[in-house]
Amino acid sequence: MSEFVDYAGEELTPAIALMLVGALLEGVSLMLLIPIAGLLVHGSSQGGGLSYLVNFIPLENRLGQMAVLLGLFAAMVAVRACVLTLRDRRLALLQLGFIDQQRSALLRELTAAPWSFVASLRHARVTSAVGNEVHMMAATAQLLLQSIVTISMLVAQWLLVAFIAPWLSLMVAALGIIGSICIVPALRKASHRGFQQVERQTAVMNAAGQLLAGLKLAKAQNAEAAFLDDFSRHTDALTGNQIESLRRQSRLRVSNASVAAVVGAVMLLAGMALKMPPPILLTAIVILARMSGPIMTLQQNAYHIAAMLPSHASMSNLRKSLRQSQADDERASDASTAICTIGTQDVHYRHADGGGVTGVNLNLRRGEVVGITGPSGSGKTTFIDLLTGLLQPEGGQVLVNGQPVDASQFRQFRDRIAYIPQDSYLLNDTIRHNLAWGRADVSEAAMWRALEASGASQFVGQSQNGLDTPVAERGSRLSGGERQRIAIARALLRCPDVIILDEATNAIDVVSERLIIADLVAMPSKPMIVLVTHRPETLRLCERLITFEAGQIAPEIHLRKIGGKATLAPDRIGVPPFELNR
Ligand SMILES: Nc1ncnc2c1ncn2[C@@H]1O[C@H](COP(=O)(O)OP(=O)(O)OP(=O)(O)O)[C@@H](O)[C@H]1O
Repeated sequence: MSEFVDYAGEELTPAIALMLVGALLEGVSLMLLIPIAGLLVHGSSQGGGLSYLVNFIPLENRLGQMAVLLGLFAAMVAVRACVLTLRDRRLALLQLGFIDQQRSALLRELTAAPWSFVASLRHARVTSAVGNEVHMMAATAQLLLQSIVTISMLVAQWLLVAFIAPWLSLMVAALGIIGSICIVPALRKASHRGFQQVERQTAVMNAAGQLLAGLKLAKAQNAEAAFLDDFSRHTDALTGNQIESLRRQSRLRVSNASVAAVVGAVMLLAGMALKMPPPILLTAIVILARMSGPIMTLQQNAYHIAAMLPSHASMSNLRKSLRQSQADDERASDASTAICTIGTQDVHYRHADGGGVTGVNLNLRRGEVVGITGPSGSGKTTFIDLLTGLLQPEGGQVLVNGQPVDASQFRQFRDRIAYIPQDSYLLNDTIRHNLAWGRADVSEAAMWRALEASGASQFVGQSQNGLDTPVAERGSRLSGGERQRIAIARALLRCPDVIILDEATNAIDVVSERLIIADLVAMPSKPMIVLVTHRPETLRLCERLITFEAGQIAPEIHLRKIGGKATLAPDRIGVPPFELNR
């Protein structure tokens, strides 16, 4: 609620004013019932409240007076309806804005968090927060506001009853307190189910994500049933929880309705026993009857809030941990600084399960073509993540231009590094949009030059819509090699000082790959090119070969150069050398 109030700021004042005006109009229209009931029962206005209003009506006959009072009552109801509509519209706008703000804040914090933290998050945890929890949070805030409105209405109505029938109002207050105490165990159970709901929703999201990611493979292996079983298990658990919650709510509604009927009867009898004048008793009963609806709404709201607060807790915890993890990155500068050398000094990093790199000492220079190889799991990607500042070393340091850099200083070099991973990420958009990702200043001529260098110009040129060809979700309309070429072209458009290809050409045939790398080497800016690969043909294109073994660097191989062009010693790679020219 406090987050909602912070968000709404001054916007909340008119909404609260409308709530109060609504409550006031409710009270006034109910007070009008006393002279109406007086005219109906006695033929004259008796019994206090607004009865004196009848004296101002310049009509003698009872029917005329009744018509004026009823007209006044109807006008009051209509004005109140307009006020309530305005109030609800304002509250709805605030709620939508709040959802938007919370979602944007979460995504901002997510993008600002260090990679090591983001990599440890379950994707379903984030999608559940963005998709479900943020809505639950906003709904909770709205229910709380609604409850405040309802309570203000109830207080207005109770004051009216207190004004016209003090004993009845005391009985109502006592019953209200008893009812609130009785509902506490139900709220505890609702909260418990709310926590289960958050876990089960996340599990369903996770299962849906896995199903989509693995459906092609599952179809190819007739394994769809296993996926469906897993998915159904999670959805059954979620649905079971929701059904149980609905069952409990309907039980609560039945008991509420029964209690309300008994309370109404007791009030009527008590009023008669207290010898209250019929117009007063009638009006008090009408007011009490009108109070029963909001009281039930209040109980239902309390139940829903108890069930939804765990979503809020889950979202808040996620945001809190994201904020804590980004403390260092926040101090980052946005200035871009050229990279001449990048290296590591006795760098050490261990992942949670023990894998990683130890004692890595390297210095890579701009203009070099460096090959990084080694068995699977030997630490190549971990090393690259350290080199690009995505991971922070637990020991030793990363040096850029000979100076140690920490997380807060790394950002200034990010624009100068192009990292292309094995699974080239493409947006579900056109080739043009993918090439210009995050930049507004890329010309069409530059795009074609980059496509030419990555060997993609031919297939893009032949597509019916050229640069405006959509690539579909994660580039699924393109082949693996085409996706990689687009990703390389996008990286080249950033004119980087360092280009890192982490198995990023493994879907491209060897001859084309050689041509692409030759183009990278021939770039006038002479970037540092780091090729992480298992392919001997690719390693032959490098000047230096760094081999990782169990997280450490094996003795480095420096390769000879032939006529200024890089080649590899054939005996170390197992394939004859060739020159890096086209
Ligand atoms: N996010 C992570 N959480 C936990 N352990 C990890 C994580 N990433 C990597 N590891 C572990 O660290 C070790 C090194 O992994 P890394 O990805 O650096 O190897 P690699 O040489 O790049 O392997 P490959 O050639 O198969 O890509 C492995 O044992 C791996 O299981």
